[in-house]
Amino acid sequence: MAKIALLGYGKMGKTIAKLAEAAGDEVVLRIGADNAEELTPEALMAADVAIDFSLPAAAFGNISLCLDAGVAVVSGTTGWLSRFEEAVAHCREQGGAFFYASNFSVGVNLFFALNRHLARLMAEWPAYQPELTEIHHTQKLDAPSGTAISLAEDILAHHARFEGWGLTGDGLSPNQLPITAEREGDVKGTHEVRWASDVDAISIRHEAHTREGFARGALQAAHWLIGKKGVFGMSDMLGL
Ligand SMILES: NC(=O)C1=CN([C@@H]2O[C@H](COP(=O)(O)OP(=O)(O)OC[C@H]3O[C@@H](n4cnc5c(N)ncnc54)[C@H](OP(=O)(O)O)[C@@H]3O)[C@@H](O)[C@H]2O)C=CC1
Ligand SMILES: O=C(O)C1=N[C@H](C(=O)O)C[C@H](O)C1
Repeated sequence: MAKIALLGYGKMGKTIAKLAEAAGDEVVLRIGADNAEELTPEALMAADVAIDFSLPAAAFGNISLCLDAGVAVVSGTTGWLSRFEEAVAHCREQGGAFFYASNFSVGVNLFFALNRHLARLMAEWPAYQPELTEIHHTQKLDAPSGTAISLAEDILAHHARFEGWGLTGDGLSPNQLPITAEREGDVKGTHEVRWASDVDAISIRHEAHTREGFARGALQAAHWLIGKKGVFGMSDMLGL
């Protein structure tokens, strides 16, 4: 049983609260935009671990506050990673515990492993060109999704042909890996990696049907992080 602070009490925060309480954890703090001033070091110290699923503009500050208060913090918020290295340095300075994943679903982390394998294979077959597509609900603030960026960076690490990634429609150069971001309805999260030649194509695709997969992974990470020091991700927890 753990005492959990939820930083962000929207779609993900509420899904995590439901699973946590059903498993016997206690949610000791719930922070949203309307009570953000209640996020103080004293309030955080009542928790064994904090879980941040907030907004791109709020995540870095929330994570820093947890590290300053000496509270282990798990974050899944996307769209703020230009400050990720700063958060890592802050964690190390404070001797704290920080766990980040662009996607906490076990299925997506298996999909990441498949993507890396396919990218390694395709490094030997230049006739095939990759493209990524992600589809999410219309409330999503960031594009491309954090998951699509993780997929793209894994391809870049195994494929010398590209120098970076870019969003289609933004005037891509030939050495940028294209990512298409679509927004429709209440799509929970769909990601596809397609490698096309002029005669055929190979695609791998992951579809989330509910937010529970993300919430289960985040809750598992929160329990796993308690008592540890350092910076961690899903590969540390799952060994993938
Ligand atoms: N890594 C993963 O596996 C996943 C990551 N995500 C990411 O998690 C984030 C949240 O997603 P989701 O729950 O769907 O989004 P929501 O918009 O439903 O929830 C975000 C919540 O953050 C609250 N908030 C606003 N300001 C602050 C603040 N300063 N501190 C704390 N909370 C604040 C909002 O409050 P209010 O409603 O009052 O404005 C809202 O309740 C997104 O970045 C998304 O991309 C989502 C799913 C899975
Ligand atoms: O905003 C969402 O909903 C999601 N965001 C994450 C991302 O940006 O990759 C993970 C998941 O796809 C759902």
